[in-house]
Amino acid sequence: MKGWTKSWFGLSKKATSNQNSAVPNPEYSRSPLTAKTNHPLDGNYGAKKDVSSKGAFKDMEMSSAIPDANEDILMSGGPSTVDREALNSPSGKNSDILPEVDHEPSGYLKLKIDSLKLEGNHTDAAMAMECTSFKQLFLVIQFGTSEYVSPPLKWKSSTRDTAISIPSRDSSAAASRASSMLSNFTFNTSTMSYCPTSSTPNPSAPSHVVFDVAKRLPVELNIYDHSRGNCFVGKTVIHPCYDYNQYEQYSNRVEVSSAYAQLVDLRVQLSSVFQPLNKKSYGPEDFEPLKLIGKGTFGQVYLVRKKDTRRVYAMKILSKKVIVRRKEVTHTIGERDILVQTAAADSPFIVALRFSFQTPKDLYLVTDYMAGGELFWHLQKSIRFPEARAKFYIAELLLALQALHKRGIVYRDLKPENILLDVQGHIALCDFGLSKANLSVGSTTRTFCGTTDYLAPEVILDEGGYDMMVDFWSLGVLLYEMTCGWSPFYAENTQQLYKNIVFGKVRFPRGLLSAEARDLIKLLLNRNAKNRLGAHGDAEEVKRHSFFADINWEELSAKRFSPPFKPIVEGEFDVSNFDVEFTNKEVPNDFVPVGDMSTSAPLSSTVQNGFKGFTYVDSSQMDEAYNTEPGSPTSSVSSFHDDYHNQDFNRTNDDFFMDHIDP
Ligand SMILES: Nc1ncnc2c1ncn2[C@@H]1O[C@H](COP(=O)(O)OP(=O)(O)OP(=O)(O)O)[C@@H](O)[C@H]1O
Repeated sequence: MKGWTKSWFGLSKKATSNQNSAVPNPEYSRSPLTAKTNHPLDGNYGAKKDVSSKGAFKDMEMSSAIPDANEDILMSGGPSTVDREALNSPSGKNSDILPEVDHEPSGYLKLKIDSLKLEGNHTDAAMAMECTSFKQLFLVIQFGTSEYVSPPLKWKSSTRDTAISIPSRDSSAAASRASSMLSNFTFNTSTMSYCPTSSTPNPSAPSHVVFDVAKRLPVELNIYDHSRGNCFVGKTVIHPCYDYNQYEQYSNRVEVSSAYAQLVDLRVQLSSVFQPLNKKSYGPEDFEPLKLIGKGTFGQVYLVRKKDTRRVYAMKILSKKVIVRRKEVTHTIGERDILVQTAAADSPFIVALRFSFQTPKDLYLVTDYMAGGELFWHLQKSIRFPEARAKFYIAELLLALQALHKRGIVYRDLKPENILLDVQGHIALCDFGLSKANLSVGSTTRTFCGTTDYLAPEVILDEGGYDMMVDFWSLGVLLYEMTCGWSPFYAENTQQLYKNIVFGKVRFPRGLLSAEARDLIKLLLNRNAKNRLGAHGDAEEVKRHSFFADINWEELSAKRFSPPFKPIVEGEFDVSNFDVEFTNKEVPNDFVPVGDMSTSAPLSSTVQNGFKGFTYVDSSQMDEAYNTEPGSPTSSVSSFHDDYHNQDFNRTNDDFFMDHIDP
């Protein structure tokens, strides 16, 4: 059908420039598989008034020094070996998050994997063959949303430290020899060989992992087989002992996946110790830049390594000058505040803020690094996802939105660029720059913001304000985009896009979507927000839709659903899922040391004061003020409003959907 042959055009990210201009750029740049510059439209543009922040800036505090991360984990006091199989079983009663003590780092957890041991009687030749491929096993150790990807583990015999070489499959005699050899083999991580690749800027990886601990969480160990396309082998969960300086050893049976069930009987042996922190505050000099991974409106995002624990993080650096010039002080402080609140929301599907601090020039937000990259990146490559894969992402997103809405936060900028994947393929929402906190149920807001393709009609129309339902509208757009490969409202220019959103027809390609998926999209893309799915019960109502009939929400929220796709991530410094446009750029050896805020500031002390509240700010006053400013994006859609009000609007929601078009 005419106009729908450019199926992936909907995924081209448009340069809807907000470069200090109130008027969205009418011309999209259309380079579908390359560009990614769909800047959000933000109601702040053109605003004359800035709202100064409340409250005082407070660095995340640490409370003691961390010994060198390479220091041996073994502590005096003697180990107590505990078989915590029952306690630590992923399906066991005790597998949920332990009572939280504090939201700020209170210590660090050192973990040392002593061995991955193959047990049982390996008399079967096929089993022996399988086991040899385990030369390429690696671990993904997950602490909250912080992940450590180990280098491949090295086989080690209990008697000889040697890699095993097994002859071809059809040699049964050799296979049985191998079988007997394997009966007592372990992977010994203390001798694991670390192979630096081009994506590993610094090859000196520690032989154990240290996590910065704010909440006393369980640790999940996932085992993958690199030789079989990073196939999931199994996992186990440990609940580390959080008594200071208490050394513990664990011996856990790995819950293996069905593909490996008859072949292996794996046990992981590890030790842990939790130690207090002395350090009071952090600054950029505590982090080593490794790679540039992204650029946003106000600055860059780097992959960094924290010097003391050697943990990798994503560090977003926001230039104060640019923020002030673009009158975004309040929003920026709001982003930090929302990240703090979401950290407390305990959603595994929201990127976790670890540290925030500022220098005279910049603001810094340090979050867990999501090595799988943006969902946008993967969608571009696949053009569209199979429905089951789209369902998985939409279901996890729904849980993320539920956690936000419960805390009175409307996200407002749901789009594939803001959805990141972790190493295992679970989603994590990032970028809370446009989110709004403290929106109670039933109340509305009026700021004109979001990203054009995903704007709900009530945001464009600006009639009675809008509420959390805008997020469900965007979710509907996203589901359509993931399953069909283009945007439901795709248009050549902004004015036409707005028209399509407010009264255009949504066309479903023939035979691509199930009846349930179509129905869910229709219900989410209901122009009347009061009748939109979610209006009566928020995410719970959406979760009950038949599209999600096969989702066990409890399992999903505990991340026990195996993701349908695992991004390729080789080692903890891997940035191959990010655009080479960024990752190929030179990075500084170090971030500049922090200067004295009062003397070396390039901005006046009054302006600096505005950043004192790099903490919570109630931005409700801002919405009203900015909406009425001349030249704001709200006024930029006035010509569209004129058009819109001349249209026949006495149609039902069903009139907006057409079931059959050719893909
Ligand atoms: N925790 C993270 N892990 C991995 N990548 C990240 C992380 N945070 C940000 N990024 C990368 O950096 C990009 C820009 O980050 P972010 O969207 O937060 O910046 P922004 O300045 O708000 O961007 P924009 O102006 O487009 O809204 C992301 O799209 C993502 O590719």
